[in-house]
Amino acid sequence: MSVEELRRVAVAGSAVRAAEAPLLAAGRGPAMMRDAAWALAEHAAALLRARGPVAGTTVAALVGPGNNGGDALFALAFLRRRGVAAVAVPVRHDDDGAPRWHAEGWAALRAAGGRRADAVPAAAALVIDGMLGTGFAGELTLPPAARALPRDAVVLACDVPSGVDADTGEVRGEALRADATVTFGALKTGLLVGEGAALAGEVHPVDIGLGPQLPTSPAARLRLADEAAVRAAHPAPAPDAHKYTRGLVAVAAGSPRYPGAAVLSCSGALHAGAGMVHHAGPEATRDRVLAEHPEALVSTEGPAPDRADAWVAGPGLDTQDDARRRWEGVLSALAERPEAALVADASALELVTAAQLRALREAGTPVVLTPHAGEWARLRERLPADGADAADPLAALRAWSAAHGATVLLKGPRTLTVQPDGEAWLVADGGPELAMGGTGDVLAGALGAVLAADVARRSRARRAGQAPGPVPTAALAAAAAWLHARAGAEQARAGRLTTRTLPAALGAVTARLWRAGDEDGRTRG
Ligand SMILES: NC(=O)C1=CN([C@@H]2O[C@H](COP(=O)(O)OP(=O)(O)OC[C@H]3O[C@@H](n4cnc5c(N)ncnc54)[C@H](O)[C@@H]3O)[C@@H](O)[C@H]2O)[C@@H](O)CC1
Ligand SMILES: [K+]
Repeated sequence: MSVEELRRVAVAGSAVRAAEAPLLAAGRGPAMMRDAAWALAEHAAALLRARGPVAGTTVAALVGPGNNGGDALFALAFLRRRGVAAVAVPVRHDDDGAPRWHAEGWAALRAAGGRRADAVPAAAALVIDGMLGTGFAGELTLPPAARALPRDAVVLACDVPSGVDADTGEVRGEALRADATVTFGALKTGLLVGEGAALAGEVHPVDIGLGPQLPTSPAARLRLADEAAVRAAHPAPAPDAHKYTRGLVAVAAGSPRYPGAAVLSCSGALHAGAGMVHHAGPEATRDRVLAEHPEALVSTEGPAPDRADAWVAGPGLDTQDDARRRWEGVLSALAERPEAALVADASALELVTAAQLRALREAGTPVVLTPHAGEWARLRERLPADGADAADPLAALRAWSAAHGATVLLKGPRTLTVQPDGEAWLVADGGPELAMGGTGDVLAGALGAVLAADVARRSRARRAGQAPGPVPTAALAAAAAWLHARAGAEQARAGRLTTRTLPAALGAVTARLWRAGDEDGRTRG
């Protein structure tokens, strides 16, 4: 893993341990600990500097029995040399009362003029949590010293907030909340998903030379969506593009009862850059879509099956009414053009069967299901899969996706996308501004646009006798979620709070993404 990748790829804590093992066996342990401790001390100093002069402040560390505590002790020794009063607070003791901690680390701190105490001094401006790191498993009960921290002290976690499972982000007992976490070797999945994400604060990965040892298989990594990845998945249209080469999105959404969903889904698709949108629905929704988007096509059944590059099905369908018939219509159209993609959202998540998913997989149709947490729970109950009830959110998604052959986009403040081979992406840019009715309809439309563009690009490449390189469905889905999240942030900044204006914000974000790509001289789709 390159240093560049260090910021964009996370692996399980246990994978970092496995990567360390050969280096430890080769005697590199003390050097790695020095590098880790140095980086920890540098981050601590930066946090202190943000509040005033570093020299003269007090820094304490809660020190556990293992190498995590060793890192903290060496970091305190480095800080001591910068004129900081450094205080180590052991949290584990032998029967005779002696601290159980990293002996060389304590020796280094003592030699530098640091001291030991039974509690964190009230004067501490910063507390390093060096209790437990990747060697932790099971449940933690916080020691008394960790319960009595000065109210204003900044908490900096060494590698992982103690009590968090670095593989999964789970907290089974107690854990210590951090303002920031400095993590060694690689970003750890447990800092980015589940409770761990909420407890880690800002996460800073530090290279300690594990790169070549870290796993490379997609199923062992969690990729973070960023602008470059999104542009690669959803590039600006080619200079000679026309409406069909940019992708036609067919939208089976909305009903007389929920007409707005049709409008929002079509808006999402158009503003995320679709070449054309065709709304398939009853008269009541067709009129609304046309009133908002004169450029859209509308009909009862949708485009000729060989025309659609992606179908968006489900938002605002009325399950009391003809939802099933419309869903089955979408599946029939896809059967005629299996390379087109499918986004199954909202009602479609209640309708889809295991047999339908199997048929779509066998036909090679890329499928993205878009549950929020509640829909995800119901989906797993209705369509079970071995391992899909795991408390580890990523493991559960991987198990379900592999079993059913569909990509899942799990919506939330942090959105995860996982495809059947285990490749997984995280979109961490979402905020509470998207927690509103209708935003999911816009996302479904945006997904349709991103998938349709990819399908159209591949068809065109094949027609030109080229072999189109694979863009994984999870990466495409993450790109749409990233654009949507950015649009939400843009809305909030502009002081707009209704879903109605979200599509326009999405358009602005997409246009900016493409323009910036042009300025960088990147290739077009
Ligand atoms: N080995 C090395 O050379 C390096 C290690 N690194 C640091 O070392 C850490 C891993 O060190 P260790 O393997 O020593 O493990 P830790 O320091 O994370 O913890 C090990 C200790 O935790 C105890 N423990 C496990 N589960 C517990 C529970 N539920 N409740 C209470 N105690 C529990 C174990 O009995 C063991 O004594 C990393 O997180 C990182 O901070 C870094 O310095 C990089 C280099
Ligand atoms: K820790």
